[in-house]
Amino acid sequence: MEKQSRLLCSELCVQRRLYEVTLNCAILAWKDIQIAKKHTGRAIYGAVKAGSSCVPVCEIIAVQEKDDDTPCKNTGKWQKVPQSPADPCQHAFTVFYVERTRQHCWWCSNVTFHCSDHSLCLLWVQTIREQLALLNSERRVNYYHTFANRPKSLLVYINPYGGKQRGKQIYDHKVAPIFSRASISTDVIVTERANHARDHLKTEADLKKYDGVVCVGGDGMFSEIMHGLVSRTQQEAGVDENSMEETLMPCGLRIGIIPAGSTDCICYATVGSNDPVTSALHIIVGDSQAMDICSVHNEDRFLRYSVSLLGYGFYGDVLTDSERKRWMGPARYDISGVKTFLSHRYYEGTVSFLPAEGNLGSPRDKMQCRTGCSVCRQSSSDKLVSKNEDSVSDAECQDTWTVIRGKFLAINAASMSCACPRSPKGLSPSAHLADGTTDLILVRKCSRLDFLRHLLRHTNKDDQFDHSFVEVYRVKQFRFSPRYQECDSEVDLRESGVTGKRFLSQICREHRACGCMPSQSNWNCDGEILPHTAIQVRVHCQLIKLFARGIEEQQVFEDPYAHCAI
Ligand SMILES: CCCCCCCCCCCCC/C=C/[C@@H](O)[C@H](COP(=O)(O)O)NC(=O)CCCCCCCCCCCCCCC
Ligand SMILES: Nc1ncnc2c1ncn2[C@@H]1O[C@H](COP(=O)(O)OP(=O)(O)O)[C@@H](O)[C@H]1O
Ligand SMILES: [Ca+2]
Repeated sequence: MEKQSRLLCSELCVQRRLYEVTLNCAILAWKDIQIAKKHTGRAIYGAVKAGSSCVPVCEIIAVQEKDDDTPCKNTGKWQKVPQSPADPCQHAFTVFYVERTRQHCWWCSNVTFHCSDHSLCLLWVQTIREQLALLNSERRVNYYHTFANRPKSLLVYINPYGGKQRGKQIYDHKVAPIFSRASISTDVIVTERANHARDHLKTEADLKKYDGVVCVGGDGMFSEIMHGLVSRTQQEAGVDENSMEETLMPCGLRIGIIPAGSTDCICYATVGSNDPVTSALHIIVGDSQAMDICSVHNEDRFLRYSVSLLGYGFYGDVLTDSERKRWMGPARYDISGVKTFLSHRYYEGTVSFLPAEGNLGSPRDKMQCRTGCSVCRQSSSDKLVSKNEDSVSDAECQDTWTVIRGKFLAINAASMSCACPRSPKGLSPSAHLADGTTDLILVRKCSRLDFLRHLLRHTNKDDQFDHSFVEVYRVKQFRFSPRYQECDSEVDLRESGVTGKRFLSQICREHRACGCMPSQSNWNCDGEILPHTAIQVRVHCQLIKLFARGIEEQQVFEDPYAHCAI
């Protein structure tokens, strides 16, 4: 990093030891003067190597002047502040900043600087605050060579029933205190019913008041927020969601996810962890991560959007079975997973798709999507070019659809890796968050043992696509139609909300006479059951943005500022 000119440099005390503290527009650094005399080592952030530490300005959460009568940091006891003007610790300010802890997790750490001179203390507080304000106003490229725009006002929706029903507690105890430390104002809505947040966002919320929307809950809650925002944006732009050909309008507001659900795959795959504090800090520092969205249609009818998994067969059946076990919390997926695995159902149908072309890679390459991903950046500039030229891509003009018929245990479309605690590398480890494609994974009928081998590979380093019965394609659009067309009564049952047990028992009754298995599964669309099995899917590149930066490369969290010299 090029050397920046110093804004401030003072000798200040940290825990009664004298430090040389320096600030430039990119970095705040503090160096133990006595230790520094012995070592000539570089300043390294995080681990206090040779008594030196530093933090990039873009990862400072807040700076606060410390009141005189606060507890002493060393002992925790209340102390009378010495009145002697010679006391070098009489005045103090505290800097709160991001610290990386275990894998991809962030923590709000702090350091208190003491000095004898009140005006010097004020100068430091003011200068750091000015630098934080400049991060937004100048659209300054930050330490990571990306723009960060910190939100000042957020609309927060909490699902009190998601996951282990701890959403409200997690928000109140872990998130609200750091939002308030960072002077972010919030309007908080605790939802009272399913789709409360979606409907509020779609029709009522005064979105001009906010710099972002935060959802506290799982993937289902995120899906509600995303549907509310995307539909509202299309309504305001006069875009007809029922038409598959329409180019959808990107959303202006970013979405933050505080994980408090059962799978939390969208948070895990965009941040690298499902830790609420980490997510809150990504929101505060104003990170931005674009994300693709799939639109799902049945004929000329819009059904839903999907950002993570669209799964027919295995994951559809797991979800259908798990819905009636909601009371079990996150464990319902494991129980239903084992049950579905043992039932070993396969489904017949036709999958057609439009392959992604150009430099978009393949699901089997080892190019994982990480912070600042070059594949996603390229897609973003391609999108700009095609928008200016007002053209449809070549592949879409020429009808180059591939058609595959068969018997499948699972048909999965992963628009992102779908990494989650159950499978840290995810359903498609090389899928990209914002490349305008989805990875279509076809698992053909095979033995139980082979399917188990395939499933197990989601949890270890082996390649889950390296089986003769698994095919995987990177696609821009796909369609599915089941071999046995769904009859109207089945769809009516699903649409009237008769899902899960009643729906399955209806099918089972119909099939009992012939002794065969149900001919159709359901689509699992980000954890919601779709009312149709024949669907058409199109990926919309970078339609929304999250308060996230993608998963950081290994070396960033091991030694984030190895070159952090000032
Ligand atoms: C043998 C172990 C195999 C483990 C295989 C794990 C693969 C996990 C891939 C998960 C992809 C998740 C994609 C995200 C989906 C979510 O949108 C969605 C909604 O989330 P929410 O409730 O937080 O709102 N979640 C889901 O649909 C849940 C999918 C969970 C699937 C778990 C499957 C467990 C399978 C266990 C099989 C065990 C076989 C054992 C045989 C003796
Ligand atoms: N107040 C509420 N009461 C009941 N259901 C709700 C409420 N708020 C949201 N939901 C719904 O709960 C479902 C599950 O929410 P989610 O937060 O994803 O938890 P989980 O990860 O456990 O599935 C979502 O489909 C969402 O629409
Ligand atoms: Ca994608």
